[in-house]
Parts: sequence; structure tokens; C-alpha cells
Amino acid sequence: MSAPESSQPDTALRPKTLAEYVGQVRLKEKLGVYLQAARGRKEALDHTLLFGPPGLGKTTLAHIIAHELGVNVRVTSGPAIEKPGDLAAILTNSLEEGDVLFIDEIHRLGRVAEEHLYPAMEDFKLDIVLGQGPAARTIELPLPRFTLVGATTRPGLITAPMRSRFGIIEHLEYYTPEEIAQNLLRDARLLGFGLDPDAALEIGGRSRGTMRIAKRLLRRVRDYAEVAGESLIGMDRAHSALDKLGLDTAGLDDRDKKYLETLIHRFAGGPVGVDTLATAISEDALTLEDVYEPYLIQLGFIKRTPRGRVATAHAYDHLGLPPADERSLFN
Ligand SMILES: Nc1ncnc2c1ncn2[C@@H]1O[C@H](COP(=O)(O)OP(=O)(O)OP(=O)(O)O)[C@@H](O)[C@H]1O
Ligand SMILES: [Mg+2]
Repeated sequence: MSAPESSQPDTALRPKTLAEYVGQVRLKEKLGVYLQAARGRKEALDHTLLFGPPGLGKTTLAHIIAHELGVNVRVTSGPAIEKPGDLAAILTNSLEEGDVLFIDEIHRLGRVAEEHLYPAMEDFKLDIVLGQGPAARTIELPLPRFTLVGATTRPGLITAPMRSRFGIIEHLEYYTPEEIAQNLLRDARLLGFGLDPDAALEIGGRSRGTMRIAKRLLRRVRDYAEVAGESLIGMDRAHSALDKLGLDTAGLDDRDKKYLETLIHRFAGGPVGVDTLATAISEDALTLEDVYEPYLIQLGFIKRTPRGRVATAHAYDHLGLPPADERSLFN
């Protein structure tokens, strides 16, 4: 999913090498080995599936993989490939030996296109049907050995046959406030404005562990600082600007708080089904599952149980409410 968190192109700030890519330590370590081995053997890297919540750096990593291999990257997305013909056009035009084909939102690939992708991934060939009816015949088109890098926010929707054709399957993790701060300080340096390390950490702590959100918050905080005539973004400015943006100390915004408050006040802290909860806060269930919940789970504020969503004691505490069991004594 490409949530339009930012409309501003920031390609200049995008890290191009694995070394510039902040955090994701375990993933980077493994990928570093796989890349080195592929380079050493002068082979294409195995097909790679990257999954994780929006804005953590999947697209960026796909470009880094191509850059590190010294090959070109061809970018497309699941919804853009409707017919087998679309796939054939991509695979047979402009794809060279060793190149990276990046398919974003790969879980949204159509069934038929997906089936045509199997032999392309496995045997580097494409079956093309010519003609129709009894006269139809299939020709086999050889393809260059390429690396498919697929990205998805919803790994559960990738079919088993698709998943089994990836040699490398990795998930991206939320960033720590320190990792985010490190990246924000780099951005500030590249863009030529002053950012206090404490202020960077403050923004990092309120960014839901997400790089894209952190970058957006930094731009807004910078607006406040500039309008106030400050040449250095300090801790006080970061604090007050983030408060004005409606973010609390855990990085929760009004929508997250509405989620928690509805769960706690209307459904007595749960368990409640995700569809019911979604209706109660006028959102769709998929957005809840993809956007709100991963971070609330990461913070330990909610749990997904077989009977539905449940608010934890941490959530009550964060909202300044007495724990659920105490409340029931008064109700
Ligand atoms: N580890 C990182 N180090 C430095 N910058 C990063 C890192 N991860 C992400 N970014 C930056 O954060 C922004 C969002 O990253 P990206 O677009 O790659 O996320 P994504 O996972 O593809 O999101 P989506 O699922 O919405 O497509 C980009 O501007 C990118 O440069
Ligand atoms: Mg992306």
C-alpha cells in the first residue's frame, strides 16, 4: 500500500546503498551476505519478498538491492498487471540479465497473471498462447535471468505457490526512536538546516516507528521553526509543534485515540470483532488491520484474539483511565 503520507518527492534523500539504510540490522546483515554471494557468482539474486507495514522502506530497499548489484530496476505493481499480456510486455521489454523487477503490492496481482509469473520465476521462460480455439498453440519465450523483488503490506494474501517461489522472504520491523533520529539528522544535514539531536529523538518517538511518518513530521516541525524565525530546530519547538499536530507522547493521533476510546468505552475493552469496531469508528476493517492495529499491537495497547480485539492495561494507563477490572467494580 502506498499511503500518500507525503506528496513531496524526496528521491534525493533516499538512501542508495545498504550502508546508508538506517536500522533493520538483522535484515541488512543477511541481505549483505546474499548480495555479496550473488555478485561473487555473477548470478542474479534469488527472488526476494519484502513485507511489512507501510512506510518502513520496502520500496527503498528494492532500489538499494538493484544499486548494490549494479543492475537496472524495473518498477511496476500488482494492480498494474491485469492481463498476461501486461506481464509479457514487462518481462520481454527492457529486462536484461540480472536486472531487478520490482512488483509493489504483489498481493494484488491478478490470478491469471500470477500463474504466468510462476514459470517466469522458476525457469525464466514465458508461455505465450498464440491464436484461439483449436488452432491455438503455445510458444515458449526464454527470458533473461532476473530477480523479482516483491513488496507487500499483507503477506497473508500471498498464495502458497507464489510464496514458495521466493528464495528470500524477509519482514521489515518498526524503527526505534534512535534509528529514526539518526536518519532525520542525516536529512537535516543534507537539506542544510539545524536540528538538535534531542529534537530529532522527540520526533522519532512520536513517529509510530515509521520512517515516512517521521520525515513528514520533521517537515511540519521545520515549518513551525522557520515561521518563528528559528534557524535551529530545538527540543521545545519539536515538542510544541508535535503537540499542535495532535500527536501524543506515544505518537498516537486522534484516529488512534478514537480507536482505543471506542474499544474501551463502547465495547468495555473488548473482545469485539474488527468489523464491528470498524463500523463504530467509520473506517473499513482493512485500514484498521493494516494501518492502526500493527502499531497499537507493537506498543502493547491491544491484542488480537480469536474472539476479537481487546484493550490491554497499557492502553487504559496511557489514556489515564483506571484498569478494566477496577472499572467494573464501579459499573
Ligand atoms: N531504513 C531507512 N533508512 C533511511 N530512509 C528510509 C529507510 N526506510 C525508509 N526510508 C525513507 O522513508 C520513506 C518511505 O520509505 P518507502 O517508500 O521505501 O516505504 P515502503 O515500505 O515502500 O512503503 P509503502 O508500503 O507505503 O509502499 C522514503 O522516503 C525512504 O527514503
Ligand atoms: Mg513502497
